[in-house]
Amino acid sequence: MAYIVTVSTLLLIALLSVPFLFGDFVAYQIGLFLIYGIAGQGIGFLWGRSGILPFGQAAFFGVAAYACAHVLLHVPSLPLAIICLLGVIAAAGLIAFLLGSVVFKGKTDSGPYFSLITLALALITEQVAGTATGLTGGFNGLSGFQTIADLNQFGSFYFVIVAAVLVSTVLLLSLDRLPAGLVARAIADNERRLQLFGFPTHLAKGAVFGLSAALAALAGILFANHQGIVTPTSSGFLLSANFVIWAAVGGRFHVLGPLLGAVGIGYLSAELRDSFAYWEVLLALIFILVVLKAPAGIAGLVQNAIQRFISPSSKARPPVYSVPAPRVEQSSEPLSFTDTHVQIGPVRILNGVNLHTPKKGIVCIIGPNGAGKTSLLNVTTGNLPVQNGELRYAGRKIHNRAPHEALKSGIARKLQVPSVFPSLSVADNLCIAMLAGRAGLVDFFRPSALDWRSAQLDRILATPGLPLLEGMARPASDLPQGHRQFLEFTMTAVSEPSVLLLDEPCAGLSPTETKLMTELVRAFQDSGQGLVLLIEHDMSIVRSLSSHVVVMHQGAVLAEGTFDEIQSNQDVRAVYAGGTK
Ligand SMILES: Nc1ncnc2c1ncn2[C@@H]1O[C@H](COP(=O)(O)OP(=O)(O)OP(=O)(O)O)[C@@H](O)[C@H]1O
Repeated sequence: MAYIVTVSTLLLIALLSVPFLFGDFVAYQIGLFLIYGIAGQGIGFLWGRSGILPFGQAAFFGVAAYACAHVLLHVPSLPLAIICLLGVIAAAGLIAFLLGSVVFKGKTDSGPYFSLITLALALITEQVAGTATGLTGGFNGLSGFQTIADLNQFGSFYFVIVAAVLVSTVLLLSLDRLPAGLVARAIADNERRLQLFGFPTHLAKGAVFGLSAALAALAGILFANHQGIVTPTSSGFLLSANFVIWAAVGGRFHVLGPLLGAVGIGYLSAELRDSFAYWEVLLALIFILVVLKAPAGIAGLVQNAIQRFISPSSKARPPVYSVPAPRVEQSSEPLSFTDTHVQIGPVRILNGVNLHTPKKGIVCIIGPNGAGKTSLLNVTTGNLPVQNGELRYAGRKIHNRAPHEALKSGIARKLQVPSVFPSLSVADNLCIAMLAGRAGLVDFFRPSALDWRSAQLDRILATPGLPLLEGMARPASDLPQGHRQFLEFTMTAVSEPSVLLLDEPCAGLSPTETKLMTELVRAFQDSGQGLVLLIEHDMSIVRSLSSHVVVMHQGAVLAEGTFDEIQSNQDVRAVYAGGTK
């Protein structure tokens, strides 16, 4: 909170002093770049937090500017005009949210498609703006309207712009410090992991896109007032590309970065345009230099320099134990695969799996490489589509659902290669896990949800030898492979599922760490929670943990039974030879 107040106060003082120090004309010029900066802040948030690069933000900017021109031309009542303009901002946010949710649905790798779709959006909008003369004034633009409340474009309107900059800055700085901001950052880090924690990431990405479009619309409305004319270029590709460049050069990872970029580059361009013929080349060179040498932009450089002198305060806040119970189905039913077939192109992955697991206990799935073990878990969590047959759990068909629905039905999963959020701290990784299955919509906007702790999380963290507590502030990318295994196990277990899927949790662990992991798995099962399905190649681990063993071969179940039964099974002996650590 103190950080937000300090940054906003400094920003406010700096912006308010401009007209007094440099006069009204400079304030008018800076005002335009601040307007662009607001649109850039939206792009910075979308691109810098969630890793989604939009190339058509000017479409929202331009359409909102035209809409504002019409409101100012046709709605004489000030309160009604303000309501209409707020409606324009809300509509832009809603349309972008819906568009984003549809584009991102079912895809975790849709970034490039999204960039191209938004690019097309800007091209179409510019084309329509140029041709729909009745509505837009065509290439001559739409003009002849007064600034809202008849404010002076060269005077008092500057303070409206400053107020808008302050609102967007405080909004984004606050979001950065809320669970919603944490989830936005986690999307860029590891969207698949987030889905397995029950987050419908297409909606989260749609929401961030909606926010950035709403900011672009706010900027467009200010632009129409500031310029007194709206032309097709205000909704086109060139302006969209400039927004991206300003966000990149200023720094997309900090809320103030795009403002710095827009004001700095915008002002530089205005100064150089008439005196230096190659000013565009110079700007392009600055852009290339920043992309190559300072990907976090000017704000990133400033932030690093400041952190050299003032280290960020890491005052630990007290944990909040009054957390909601996980909204995951508690059931003690078996998982039932009936003649389940999975095929991708010509590759038959699962070839008629028939498996009815016990209701409780630790079931180890073994089999040679490529037998279909991981694919069985992929089907269970909706990461692979089933063509024939079915998978039922708790009386319901659960195959072919979206991965984010698995946790709700009580199924949590640890992936084969330890999958955490590398750029987030260990503490933030655990925070995401505590939100998983527990947080309702409102909780994402409550700072206290960042401090949620459950008794089970405390119990796991207190396990002697668990190497997580001492490095809570470190980014998870700094953790060695073994520590990541423990982190991902802890994150998966704290959502308190009734089915825990563990894909080779002991891979890459030392013998001591392997012992610790098997203790954790056993403790999880002993704490009364249903079924653990564990893939393992090491027979000593299988012997020590399993109450039931399933052997897979060529995409089907070859045999199942107790460890001793499996060990003496001739079919198993023929295809499978296990090793020990
Ligand atoms: N999405 C996919 N597209 C094409 N082939 C796939 C896909 N997923 C799995 N396969 C293939 O299906 C077979 C089974 O893979 P799977 O990962 O389930 O095996 P596994 O038993 O877990 O092996 P390992 O022990 O090596 O992890 C392999 O031949 C694999 O290449």
